[in-house]
Amino acid sequence: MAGRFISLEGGEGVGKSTQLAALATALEGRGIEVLVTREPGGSSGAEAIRKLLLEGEETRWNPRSEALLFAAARADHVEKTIKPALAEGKWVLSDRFLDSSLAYQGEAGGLGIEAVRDLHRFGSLDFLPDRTLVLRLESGEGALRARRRDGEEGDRIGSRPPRYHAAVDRGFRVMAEQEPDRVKLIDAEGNPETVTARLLYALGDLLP
Ligand SMILES: Nc1ncnc2c1ncn2[C@@H]1O[C@H](COP(=O)(O)OP(=O)(O)OP(=O)(O)O)[C@@H](O)[C@H]1O
Ligand SMILES: Cc1cn([C@H]2C[C@H](O)[C@@H](COP(=O)(O)O)O2)c(=O)[nH]c1=O
Repeated sequence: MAGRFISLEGGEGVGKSTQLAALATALEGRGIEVLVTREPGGSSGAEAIRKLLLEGEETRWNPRSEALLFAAARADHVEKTIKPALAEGKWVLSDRFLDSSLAYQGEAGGLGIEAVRDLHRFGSLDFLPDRTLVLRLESGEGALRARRRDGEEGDRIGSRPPRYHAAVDRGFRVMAEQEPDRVKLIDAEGNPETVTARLLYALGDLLP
């Protein structure tokens, strides 16, 4: 059976980790071998870069160095983790991938979506998911869920102001408009089981 690469995307606290676990269970129930991974991270080099990116002061990196670090982490993740698993016929489910960089660093960070896509063309030869599912909640709802989970302890990027996160959401919507076959917006309101059913529906044409 051919492997598939699926990324789960969205702003802070929209339920990506919860849904990744539920989706993995649902796919395994259909006899599919699944590898769950995340970004930034997913390989030992990329996990080291994750700490550099998410810990420390806001001023630790400027927007360009931040985008380069994400692209470098992704290149390692693709080569060491994602491609080998796909070659073994597994479905790879990633908690965030390229579209996070396009939305956060490209749209919200002001670098532009094309500039960030160019880094991906260089770093990962423009390797793309078979499907990208973007979980969406009404403005502020994800942040509320994240705050209930973490208190005030956001990471370097999560704790940016609401206008930054509104621009992130706009970036994801732009991606869905630009690549409607790959990128699907999914309503993340409702109980977790309902959201999982929406995700499975959006993968319907890829399922064996
Ligand atoms: N459908 C849901 N309804 C209500 N609460 C939910 C739902 N799904 C997840 N949650 C809760 O919301 C919080 C955030 O969920 P989760 O950690 O899955 O989001 P996330 O998108 O992975 O967050 P982050 O972007 O911070 O990594 C958790 O406390 C989780 O239990
Ligand atoms: C992949 C990727 C991530 N980010 C940001 C988004 C979040 O604020 C953090 C990751 O934290 P999570 O709890 O694991 O979701 O990093 C980004 O800005 N750009 C990216 O490419």
